[in-house]
Amino acid sequence: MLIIEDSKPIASLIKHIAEQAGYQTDLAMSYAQAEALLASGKSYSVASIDYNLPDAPEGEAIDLVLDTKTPGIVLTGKMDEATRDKILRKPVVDYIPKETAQAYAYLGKLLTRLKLNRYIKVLVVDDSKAARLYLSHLLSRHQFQVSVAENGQAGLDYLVENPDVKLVITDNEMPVMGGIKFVSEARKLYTKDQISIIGLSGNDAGSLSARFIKSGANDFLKKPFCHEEFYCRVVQNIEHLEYVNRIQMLANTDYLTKLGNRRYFFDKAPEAIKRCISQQQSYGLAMIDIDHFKKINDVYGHDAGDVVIAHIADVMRKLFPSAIVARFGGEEFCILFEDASIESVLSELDTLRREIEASEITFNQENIRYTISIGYSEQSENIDLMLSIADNALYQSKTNGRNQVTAQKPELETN
Ligand SMILES: Nc1nc2c(ncn2[C@@H]2O[C@H](COP(=O)(O)OP(=O)(O)OP(=O)(O)O)[C@@H](O)[C@H]2O)c(=O)[nH]1
Repeated sequence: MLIIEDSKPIASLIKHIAEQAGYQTDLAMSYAQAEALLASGKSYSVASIDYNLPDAPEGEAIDLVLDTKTPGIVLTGKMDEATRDKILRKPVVDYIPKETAQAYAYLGKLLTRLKLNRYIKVLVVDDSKAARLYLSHLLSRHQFQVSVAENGQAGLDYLVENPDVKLVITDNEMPVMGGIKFVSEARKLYTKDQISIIGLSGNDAGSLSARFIKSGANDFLKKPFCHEEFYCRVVQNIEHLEYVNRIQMLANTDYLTKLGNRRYFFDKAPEAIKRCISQQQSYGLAMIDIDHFKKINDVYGHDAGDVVIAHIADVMRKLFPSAIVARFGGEEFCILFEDASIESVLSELDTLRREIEASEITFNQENIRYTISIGYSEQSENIDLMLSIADNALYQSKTNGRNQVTAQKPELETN
C-alpha cells in the first residue's frame, strides 16, 4: 500500500492500520515523493491519498495515483459538499473525512474489505452494454471478481455453472427473461444465505422494489444511484452473507478439534449418500472411539485428555482429507467414506488404528499412548441404520479386546 500523507503522526497511524490489515507499506510525504515512487515502476494494490499536501493542496495527488490504475482512498480534512462532489466525480474507491472519530476504524475496515473482495464473485445482469460496463467498473474498483450476463436467462445459466457467485446485481427490464422472473428462478437454485441479489431499475413504479424483494431479492436500488449508496448496499449485502456463513460455521464446528460436529455430519452425510447412490458409487460409515479414555483423564488430567482428542482429530484429517469426518461427542468420532470399496476403507481404517497405536503424545513431560476401536457399516440408504450397525460393530471391537476394526453389513454380519 502506498501512503501519501504529510503529517508524520497520521502517517504512522495509517501504516499501523494498513499493517494490521495485512499490507506492506511505502510512505510518500509529498506529491513529489509519491510521483517518484509511482514512476519507479513499483505497483501498489491500494493507496491512501491525503487531499491536501504542501506541494499539492487541491487533491492533485488523486489523479497522480488514479493515472497508474492504483485504487485510491482519499483522506480529507475538508468537509464541504463541493470537495466531496469533486472527489466522488473521480473513480476513487472511497473518501474518508479525517475529522470523524470513526475515520481510521473505517479505513481499517475498508482495507480489510478490499483484500477479501478479491475472492468474491459478483454477477452483473443487464441488457445494456453501457450499464454492464459501468457496474463492472464500479465493482472492479472495489476489487471484486466481476462477470456479466445480458439477460435473466444468461444469468441463470451462469449461476448453474458457477455456484460460487456470492452477489448478483440485476436490472429488471430485459429481453428473453426480465429481472423479477430471473430472481425467482435463481431462488430455486440458491437461498438468500447462499447468494445475495440486488435488483436495479430506472422504472418509476414504486411497487417494483417490493416485487423484487417478494420474488427473492435481498435488496433494491433505484437508478440513477450515487456511488456511495451503491457501495454501501453492496458491502452490507456481502457482510450479511459473511455473518450468516460465520454463524453456520460456528454452529457446525467442534470447538476443541475444529472438525465438524454431529449437526455438520447430519447436514452433509445424507447429501453424500444421495450423491453416491445416483453415481452408483460404494460408500460406508465408521464409528471410532478412544479406548479407556476415562483412564487417560484420570491418570493425566482432563487437559491431557483434550490433547489426545485433538491428536486423533489431526491424524484423521490427514489420513481422510476427502471424507466427512465429525466429532460425534466426547471421545467418539464418525466418518462417512464416499466412492470407496470396503477393502480399501478397511485397510485405511486399520492404518488409522496402527498410526494411533504407534504414536506417543507428550503432555506436561508425560508420554501418553492410547488406542482406538473402530466399527464399520457397509452402505445402506438409511443413515440411521448405518449408524446403528457401525455402533454395534464398534461394541464388538470393544468386547473382543479393543484396538481393532470390525465391519458389519446392514443385512449380513462379517468380521
Ligand atoms: N478430556 C476430555 N474428556 C472428555 C471429553 N468428553 C468426554 N470426556 C470423557 O470421556 C470419558 C469417556 O469414558 P467412557 O464412556 O467410560 O469410556 P472409556 O473410558 O473410553 O472406555 P471404553 O470406551 O469402554 O474403552 C468420560 O470420562 C468423559 O468425561 C472432552 O471433551 N475432554
